[in-house]
Amino acid sequence: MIENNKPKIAISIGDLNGIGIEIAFKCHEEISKICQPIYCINNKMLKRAANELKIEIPEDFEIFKTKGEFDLKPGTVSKKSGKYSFNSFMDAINLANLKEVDAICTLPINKESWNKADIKYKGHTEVLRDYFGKHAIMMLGCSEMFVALFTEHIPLRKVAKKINEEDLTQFLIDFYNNVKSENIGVLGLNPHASDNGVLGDEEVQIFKAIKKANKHFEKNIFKGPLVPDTAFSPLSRKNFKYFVAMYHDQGLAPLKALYFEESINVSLNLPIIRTSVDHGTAFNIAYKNENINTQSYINAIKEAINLISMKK
Ligand SMILES: NC(=O)c1ccc[n+]([C@@H]2O[C@H](COP(=O)([O-])OP(=O)(O)OC[C@H]3O[C@@H](n4cnc5c(N)ncnc54)[C@H](O)[C@@H]3O)[C@@H](O)[C@H]2O)c1
Ligand SMILES: N[C@H](C(=O)O)[C@H](O)COP(=O)(O)O
Repeated sequence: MIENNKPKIAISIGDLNGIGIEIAFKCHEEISKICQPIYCINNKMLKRAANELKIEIPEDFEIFKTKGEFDLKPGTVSKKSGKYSFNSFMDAINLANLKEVDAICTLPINKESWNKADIKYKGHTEVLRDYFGKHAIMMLGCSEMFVALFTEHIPLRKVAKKINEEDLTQFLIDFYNNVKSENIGVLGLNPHASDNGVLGDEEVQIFKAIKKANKHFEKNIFKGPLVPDTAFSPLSRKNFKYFVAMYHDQGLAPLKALYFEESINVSLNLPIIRTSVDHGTAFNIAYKNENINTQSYINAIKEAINLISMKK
């Protein structure tokens, strides 16, 4: 028998009322050339999704049977679908933790559906942080630029309170240790990075954290606080490939405006490898035979394989 040496990747199936399963079917043949995907979904749910999509299940579609069953309601927020997507993700994490797979790649979940299912987490990164007891870092991007988020899924009104020298210093140290870029732009929080205290004072904390982190490495790695409105200008992007944003939309709005199709999400600072698509469940186009972009998923799989090879 020929030994299959391709890396094994557990795919959490995401919210089955969304576009994830269609992406999984569409890309199966392509990704199977470079890895051995193991989809966390059981036969019954797989058949229901395939029937709804009028797609044949590929013969070599290997599954890990995530328990549960419910009626699909394409494009709908649902407690049952939220719970199933969470269970699929937990199965994928457990497979990685047991070293049954080399990495995991996640299809999108719906946060409202998780909330309906009483899941206390807002997203995958938070679950991973809790599961492994590590300061997981959420970074999204593509070969042109990457953005790491210092705060993630919290209301905007709470962001300013979260910015403090100690936590940001640790974040910067962890970030460097993972990406090893010698040049990282750190954004301010306020308009014009506060214009030296005229428009707020969080930049004092950011400045101190940058100084401390640079001192820690005895190198001038972190630059800033950068003025947020020009941090992503073409000229600034020539200077920096890696950015640290203070909050979700500060970093992800420019990234997705520029590179939504090709970008991916990578969880850093964890004992396992996890990559993801950068988009959500797109309920508005699910199961409608629309032109769904699969590049983010393909890139997420490729980056997982790249990270696996770097780990070896
Ligand atoms: N990786 C994840 O798990 C992840 C990532 C982002 C958002 N979400 C969640 O997904 C849900 C929906 O989020 P949203 O509506 O803000 O963003 P979304 O990314 O689902 O959709 C935004 C827009 O982009 C389009 N779109 C998204 N992916 C596409 C693709 N592959 N091809 C073509 N068009 C695509 C959608 O049709 C929609 O018009 C929310 O609950 C959100 O929190 C999950
Ligand atoms: N913040 C991410 C985005 O906007 O694409 C997304 O919500 C996914 O986050 P998790 O990987 O933590 O689920």
